Amino acid sequence: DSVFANIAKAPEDPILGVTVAYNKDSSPIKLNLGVGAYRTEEGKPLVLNVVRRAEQLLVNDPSRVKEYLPITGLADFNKLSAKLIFGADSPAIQENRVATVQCLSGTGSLRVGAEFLAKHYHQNSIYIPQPTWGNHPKVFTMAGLSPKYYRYYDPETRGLNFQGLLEDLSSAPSGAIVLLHACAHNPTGVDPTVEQWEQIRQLIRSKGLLPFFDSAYQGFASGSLDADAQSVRIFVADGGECLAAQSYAKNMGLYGERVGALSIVCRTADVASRVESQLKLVIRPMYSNPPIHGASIVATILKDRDMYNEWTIELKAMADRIISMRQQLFDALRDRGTPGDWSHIIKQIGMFTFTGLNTEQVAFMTKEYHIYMTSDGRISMAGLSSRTVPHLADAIHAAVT
Ligand SMILES: Cc1ncc(COP(=O)(O)O)c(CN[C@](O)(C(=O)O)[C@@H](O)C(=O)O)c1O
Repeated sequence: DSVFANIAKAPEDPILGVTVAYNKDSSPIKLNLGVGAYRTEEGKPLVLNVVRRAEQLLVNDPSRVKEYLPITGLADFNKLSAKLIFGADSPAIQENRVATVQCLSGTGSLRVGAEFLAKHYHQNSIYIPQPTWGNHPKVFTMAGLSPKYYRYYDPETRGLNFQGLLEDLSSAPSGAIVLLHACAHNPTGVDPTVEQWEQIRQLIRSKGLLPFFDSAYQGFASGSLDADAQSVRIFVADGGECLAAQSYAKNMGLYGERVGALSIVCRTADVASRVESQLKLVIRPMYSNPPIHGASIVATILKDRDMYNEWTIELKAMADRIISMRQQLFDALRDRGTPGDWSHIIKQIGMFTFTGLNTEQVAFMTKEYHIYMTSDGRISMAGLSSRTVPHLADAIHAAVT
């Protein structure tokens, strides 16, 4: 018999498993509001026009080869990615204090950063928000860090539990790592205000905590790439150190290309170059070097003024469509007289609405209305269209009455 005979059947992933269940459902009215993947008004995946243009340029470029990239990835891509998140005028970039490596999208950037910290940083506690993206604790645990939680979401107000956040970070051991969602917190859609970010920054710096930003939605929350990077930039502006994981899955629609970057902002250029040399020792035995195609698309777009501007227009259109889905769902529930206060639907930002529906109500909506969403009550607004909002509103109405 098999040497793997004693292996147990693993459960499906809480987020990606929703798509597995959705694909199995033959109902013509099924709706996938699980994974954070953008859909157009017609309910189709979107390849940005500027991405198609960049790919055409690449395909027609005779000088393009399929050679290995360096372990750190495509140099152009790394420089341009650092500029995108830290700002073209960032002093950290001018002073060569940023080590950036191309990684496998956001997940890969988080994992490489975590493995690096587990190996080289003196603390292995990483404080993550409660709740957070379901994959965060698994990525950090697998890398050898030990996740702890800090209070973040207040179910009563459906807003930020700012006092709880400050208390938990104040009582964290000095030097602990703190994971921060740069914008569009997943799953709650609740972000600190600019003033609250400044208070968080002061606390983190005064306690010598190490900030690790996860930026998976830059430009997707507000439609502005700069606005959505402000949280990161106030930390870099104070001259302190931080890590930042970037993903181009959502804001450039490059989901399956697995394009991302990890940047570590250091105190000096000398430290940054030593940090980069150690990052290479983490990456080489993991996947050796990253894929060339997606990073070439991003670099082509970011280095050309016209293509960059075209990208920002398409990005804003995606963000605006999601915002209009919020308003339409809110209006549809109001028109139905659905019991409860649903204003959080239009207050929250980014791809997701944390509805507050419980697991039983979610199960009911899946069974009776073929609505597929995560069991924590999160819905991806990007999966909605004007045509399907009434169906979701009917399901929510039925679930709460
Ligand atoms: C906060 C956060 N960080 C990192 C990632 C990783 O993204 P990638 O590796 O593809 O760049 C996601 C994606 N999370 C999802 O949008 C989601 O929560 O549905 C989905 O893509 C996922 O993989 O779960 C995320 O929400």
